[in-house]
Amino acid sequence: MTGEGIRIEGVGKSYDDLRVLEGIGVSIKKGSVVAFLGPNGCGKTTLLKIISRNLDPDSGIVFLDGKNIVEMRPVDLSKKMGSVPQAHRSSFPFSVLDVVMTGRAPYIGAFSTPSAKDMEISLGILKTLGISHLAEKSYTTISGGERQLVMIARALAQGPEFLLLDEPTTFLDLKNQMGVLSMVTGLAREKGMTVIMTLHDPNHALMYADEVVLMAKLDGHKSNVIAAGLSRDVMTAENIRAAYGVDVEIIEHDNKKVILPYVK
Ligand SMILES: Nc1ncnc2c1ncn2[C@@H]1O[C@H](COP(=O)(O)OP(=O)(O)OP(=O)(O)O)[C@@H](O)[C@H]1O
Repeated sequence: MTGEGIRIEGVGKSYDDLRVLEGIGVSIKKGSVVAFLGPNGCGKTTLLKIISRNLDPDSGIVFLDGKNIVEMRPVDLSKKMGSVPQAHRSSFPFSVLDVVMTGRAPYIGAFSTPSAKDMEISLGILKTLGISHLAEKSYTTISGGERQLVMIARALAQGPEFLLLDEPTTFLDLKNQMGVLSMVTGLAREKGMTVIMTLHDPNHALMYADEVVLMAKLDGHKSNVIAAGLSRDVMTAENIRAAYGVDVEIIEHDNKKVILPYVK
């Protein structure tokens, strides 16, 4: 199979008796920023875990640049794809710099130690994210928001072409939310990195994502995907009602759509 980017075909997944994903077919163009949006429990994280091969689907295939991810060597997959999980805790007292350096593992031989270049790359990323001052701190003692930034730094240290972020704005203050979202969109524009992130704020999706995959719980739907495509086109009041069962009002500001909760 050829084709650049990510192609998801016919993915389905159950946890025991609970059918979570059905009939997921989505294509993600290389270099685009894509948001997975939808209500709690609709399967966004499950889908992200399937794309990063942290979880195998019951059916369907994920292609990365035309290759079935199941057939890729784990080390090759981790050079191509960095993944940032939701809320991350660790009881190991590693320094922040050591945690970020683990992102270099795919490039370091099993019996080797990180090189000066690995160190330089890791320090550079800490600087980009504005957290150089945390380098020597223990990962266990930093705040939730700081941990989130460190896990993003770790994924970037992998030098990935594809970056998967599960709720990257959780725990972040307003400035860091905007900082992280503009940084990842900047990386997509400058380096052609493909970014997939799960989000809860529909305005973040409108502002920062090129495309949105709007999902709903299966309940009677044949597939979780309510609509997929350009953010502006997908984020309509009708689609939002179908996904979340709520009414919103959409206004235009500076030629951009803004979603307001509708209060009757
Ligand atoms: N390991 C698991 N075992 C059993 N059920 C699970 C497991 N992981 C997730 N689920 C269930 O699968 C459904 C989808 O979960 P998932 O975390 O993918 O949703 P989500 O859209 O990311 O939700 P949220 O927005 O709340 O993070 C939920 O009903 C959840 O309870």
